[in-house]
Amino acid sequence: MGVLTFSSKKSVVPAPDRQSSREVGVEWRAALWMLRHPGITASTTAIAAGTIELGPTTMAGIAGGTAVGVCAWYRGHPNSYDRLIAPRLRSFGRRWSAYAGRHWADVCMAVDLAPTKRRTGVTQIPRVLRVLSYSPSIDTVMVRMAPGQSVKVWEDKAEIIADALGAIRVAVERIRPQVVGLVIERSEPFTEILDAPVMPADSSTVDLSAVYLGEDEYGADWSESLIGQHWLIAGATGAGKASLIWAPLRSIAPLIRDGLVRVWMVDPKRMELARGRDVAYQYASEPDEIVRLIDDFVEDCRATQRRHAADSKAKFAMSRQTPFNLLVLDEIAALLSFGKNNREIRKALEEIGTQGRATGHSILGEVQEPSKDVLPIRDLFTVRVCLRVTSAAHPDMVLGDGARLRGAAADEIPNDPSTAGIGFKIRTSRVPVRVRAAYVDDAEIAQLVRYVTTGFGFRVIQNDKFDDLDNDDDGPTGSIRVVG
Ligand SMILES: Nc1ncnc2c1ncn2[C@@H]1O[C@H](COP(=O)(O)OP(=O)(O)OP(=O)(O)O)[C@@H](O)[C@H]1O
Repeated sequence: MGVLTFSSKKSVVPAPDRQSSREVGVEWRAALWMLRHPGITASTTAIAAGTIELGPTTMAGIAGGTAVGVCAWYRGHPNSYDRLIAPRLRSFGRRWSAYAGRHWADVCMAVDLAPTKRRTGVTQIPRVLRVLSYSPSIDTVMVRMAPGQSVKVWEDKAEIIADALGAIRVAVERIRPQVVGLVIERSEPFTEILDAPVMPADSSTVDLSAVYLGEDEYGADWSESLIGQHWLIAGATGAGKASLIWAPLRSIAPLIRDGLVRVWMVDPKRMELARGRDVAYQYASEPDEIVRLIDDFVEDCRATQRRHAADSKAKFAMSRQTPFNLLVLDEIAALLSFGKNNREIRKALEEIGTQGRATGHSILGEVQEPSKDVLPIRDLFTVRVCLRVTSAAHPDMVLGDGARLRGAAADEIPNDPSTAGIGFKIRTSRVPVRVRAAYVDDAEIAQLVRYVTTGFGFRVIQNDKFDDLDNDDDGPTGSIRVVG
C-alpha cells in the first residue's frame, strides 16, 4: 500500500489563483481576432491567393465585375436589393465605421463602461459581437459586456451612450448572460406631418389589396391589404391610432359611398368613431348594442358562407350584392373586459378571424395596452402596427418575439405630439420597418362623412352635387355618373 508523503519544498508552479501580470501576446490576439472574424479572414486570404495565382489585373477585373453586378442589381431590382443586399452591406459598413477600433473604445471609455484591470492596468473594452442594420435609421449592436457589468448598468447609461454615439436614442435589451443588445436609433426619418389621403374619385381606382396609410422610412408609400387580412393597431393614448382608422377609410371612400364596402363601427369609448359614425353601416357604443352588432357581423359572415356553399364559390368577389365588410373596433381591451360577454366576444372575433378571409369580413382593431386579454387573439391579426407604447414588453407582444431587438423600440418613441402616428410594422422575414400614418384632422373626417353620405349611393347623380366639398382634389370628376 502506498504512503502519501508531503514535501516541505516550495513549488515553482504558481497556485491556480495566482495569475500572470503579463497580457496575452499580440500574435495570439491577432490569431484569435482572425478566428472570430472568419468572413474577413477568408475573403482577405482569397483575394491575396487570387492576386498571387491569377495576377493583379485579373483580380481587379473580377472585383470590377462584381461591383458592376451589384450596381446593376441596385438599379434593376430595388425590392430584392433592399431586402437582401442593402442590410448586409449596411451592417458591414456600420460595423467597421461606427462600432470598431478607437472610435468604439472612446465611446465606451467616455460613458465609463470600459473598466481597467487592476492587475495589468489594461482597459477592457466591451466587445462588439455583431451589428445588424435592418433599416437605414436603426442599428442593433450586440455587445459582450466587460466582466462585472450588468444590463442594468447599460440601461442606466442609455442616454449618454446615445449622446456619445451621436444617435437620437438607444434602447437596451438583454440577449443572454453577459451579452447586451443596443438598439440605436441614428436618425428620425419622419420630421413632417403627412397629409390625409386624397379621396379617390371613383371606385374603380381603389385597390383594397393596397390601401394607402402613410409612408415608410424609405420614403415609399405605406399601403396594406384589407382583403383577407385583419389589422391590429397598438398605441398608448395620444400615439395617433385614430389616423389608422380614418386614413384607410378616406383611401377607400368611394367604395363605402358606392355600397361596395360596409363599415361596422364599435366605439366603446364613445369618442373616436362618433365623429364619423355617419359613414358606418352599423354603429354601436353601449355594451348590449356592441354585442348585438358583433353578433350581426358574425351572422353576416355565416350567411355569406352559406351563399358561397350554395353557389359552389370558393373565393370572395366584391359586389353590391356581396359587399366587403370591415369591423372597426376602437379599444379591443375594453370589449374583452365586458364581464359575462367577454367570452362570446372573444369567440366571435376568433370566428371572424379564421373564417372572414373567404367571405370578405375583416377586422381593424385598436388597442392601447396590449395586455394579456388581447394576447390570445393577437395571432388572428395578420397586419400589426405598434405605435408609441409605454412598456418595453409591448413591441414584442404586438409584433412578435424579438421585434424590439430587431429595431422596433416603440417604447422609446417620446411622448410628444410631434411623434404621433410614428410606429413600426413587420415586413417579411420579421424585420421591423418604421412607418408614419397620414394625419386626418376633424375637418377631413367631416369631409369624408359628406363625401360618403351625400354621395351617389345607387342613383344617377350630377357632379355639381359635390360643389360644396371644400377640397378640390377629391370629389368625383366625370360629368354624369351612373352608379347602381
Ligand atoms: N398621423 C399623425 N401625424 C401627426 N400627428 C398626429 C397623427 N395622428 C395624431 N396626431 C396628433 O396626435 C394627437 C392624438 O392623436 P389620436 O387622438 O389619434 O391618438 P390616439 O392614439 O387615438 O389616442 P386615444 O387612444 O387617447 O384616443 C392628435 O390630436 C394629433 O394632434
